[in-house]
Formats: sequence, structure tokens, C-alpha cells
Amino acid sequence: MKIAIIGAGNLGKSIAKGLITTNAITTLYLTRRNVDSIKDFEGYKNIVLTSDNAEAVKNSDILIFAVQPAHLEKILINIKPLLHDNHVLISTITGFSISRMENIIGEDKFVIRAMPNTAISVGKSMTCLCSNEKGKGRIKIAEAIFNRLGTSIEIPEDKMQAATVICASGIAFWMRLIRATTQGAIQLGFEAKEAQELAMHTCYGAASLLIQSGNHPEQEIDRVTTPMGCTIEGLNEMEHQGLSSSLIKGLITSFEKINQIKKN
Ligand SMILES: NC(=O)C1=CN([C@@H]2O[C@H](COP(=O)(O)OP(=O)(O)OC[C@H]3O[C@@H](n4cnc5c(N)ncnc54)[C@H](OP(=O)(O)O)[C@@H]3O)[C@@H](O)[C@H]2O)C=CC1
Ligand SMILES: O=C(O)[C@@H]1CCC=N1
Repeated sequence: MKIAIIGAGNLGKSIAKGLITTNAITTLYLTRRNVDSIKDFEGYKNIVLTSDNAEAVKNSDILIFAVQPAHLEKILINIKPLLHDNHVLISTITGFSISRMENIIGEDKFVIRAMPNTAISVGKSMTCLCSNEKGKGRIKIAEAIFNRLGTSIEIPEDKMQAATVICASGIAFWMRLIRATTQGAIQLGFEAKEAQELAMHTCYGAASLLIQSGNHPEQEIDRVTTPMGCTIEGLNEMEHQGLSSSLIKGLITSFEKINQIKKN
């Protein structure tokens, strides 16, 4: 696959790492204005680093956009004359609708929106996908790319903002929970590094249990909570302090912020 990532910042670089690790590319163009800051990618075979978006577009079939929302419009206007019938445009941009893209480049292009997360760099992204009418004919290509780099599902476009909160911002939310667990473990006597190991792998184990069994979290919780034991005591205290409630409120606040950004 001849892929270009337009905007090799935090997410763009994560996608690039995932693509390189999984050997998913024939050529990979990485663009940004300050090319110096992607020098880490120099020396890889078939990877071109450039600040010239036009060069990347001309030499690629799949264009993955990972710039900040404020930059996309101008980039699309600039590359529009270079787009051909086979280009597949995949936008990871938060809050930038398909219809807004079509208003710039036309409805006759394959347009897909993808909402991955930074775990794509290690092949573990949960990615949500949707497309325009024409893009339905190429959604399988996007699925093939993102399934190599984790798991993907197709959703209606009106759920993309919610998917951003749960999957993309979700990485930060889960990191904070892992950090809090680490701090608790340190307070209980573990060295910092060891504490983080315990927190990370227990988190990984919990997620793996659900993924492999298909069970509801409460079924697994029931297996752990001994009557009058320490687990239920801890869980109930966490809920008295508002654990579930604060998480849900955080997710809703994050969602409201996206809708606010979208209006501006
Ligand atoms: N970070 C994340 O976890 C996720 C982000 N997203 C979305 O992905 C997008 C990128 O986010 P993120 O990676 O965090 O942002 P960053 O700011 O880290 O990356 C965006 C990059 O775009 C580059 N850029 C700006 N203008 C141009 C241009 N004209 N041509 C080429 N490159 C350009 C910038 O580099 P330079 O200044 O050198 O040009 C910058 O590195 C956003 O729209 C965000 O909503 C979606 C899911 C997850
Ligand atoms: O924080 C943000 O706005 C972007 C979108 C999801 C992840 N980063």
C-alpha cells in the first residue's frame, strides 16, 4: 500500500510506527512543516519525510490526515487539484465532518473518517470508522489497515464524537487510572517501577478477561469479591467516593467540549 500521513504529529507518528512494525506499507510518506522533528523515521526503507504535501499526495493512494482541525481545510484546498479517482482519503480529525470535507473536495471522492488512538503504535488501537456514500466502496481497505493495527468497527458518523471520547481520549483516561493504582501500590509499599508493573499488567489482565470471555464486568467482579472480604470493602468505598460517577461525568464533559469545538 502506498500511504501518506499528512500531519506526522502525536497521532500521525503513532500510526506510522504501527504501519512500519506490521510491514503494512509499500511506501510511506510522512509530512509536516517541521520535518526535523520526525528525524527518528529517517533511514527506514521506503519512508519519505517531507514538508511537501503535494509530493506525498502525488505518490500515494491512501491519504491519512492527522493535522489539527484548524489546518485541514487549507490543506484540502491545496491538494484538491492533485486528487485522482483512486485516492482514498482517511481523516482522523476530530469534529471535521464528511460533508465539510466534501464541500471542499467534492462528493465524488472516497472519504473515510477514522478515530484511532495512540495505541495504534503498538498494534492495539480501537478504531471507529465511517464513510461517505462513495467511500463505502473502500471501507474494507480502511478496515484492513486498522485491523492490522488493532480492532476496528464501523459506526454511523453521528457517533464519531462519542467514539473520540471513549476510544481516543480514552487512552488518557485509562492512563490516569493506571497511574492512580500505581500511586496506591507505592503507598502500600511497592517500589515505583514494581508498582507500575502491577498496575499495568492487572489492567491488561482485566481487559483480556473480558475480551476473551465476552463476559460482563460484574460477572468477573463477582468471582473476585469474597463475602465480607477486602475487595468488596474497597469497591464500595470507591463508589461512596464517586468512582463510576466521576468517570461518567468526565466522559460527558469531554463529549460536550468536542461539540463546543465543532460549533466554533
Ligand atoms: N492525539 C491523539 O491521541 C488523537 C488525535 N486525533 C486527531 O488527530 C489530529 C492530530 O492530533 P495530534 O497528533 O494530537 O496533533 P499534533 O499537533 O501532535 O499533530 C498535528 C501535526 O500536523 C502538522 N501540521 C500542521 N500543519 C501542517 C501542514 N500544513 N501540512 C502537514 N502537516 C502539518 C504539525 O506539525 P508541523 O507544525 O511541524 O507542521 C503537527 O505535528 C487532530 O485533529 C486530533 O483531533 C484523533 C484521535 C487521537
Ligand atoms: O484531546 C483532543 O482533543 C484530541 C482528540 C482525541 C484525542 N486528542
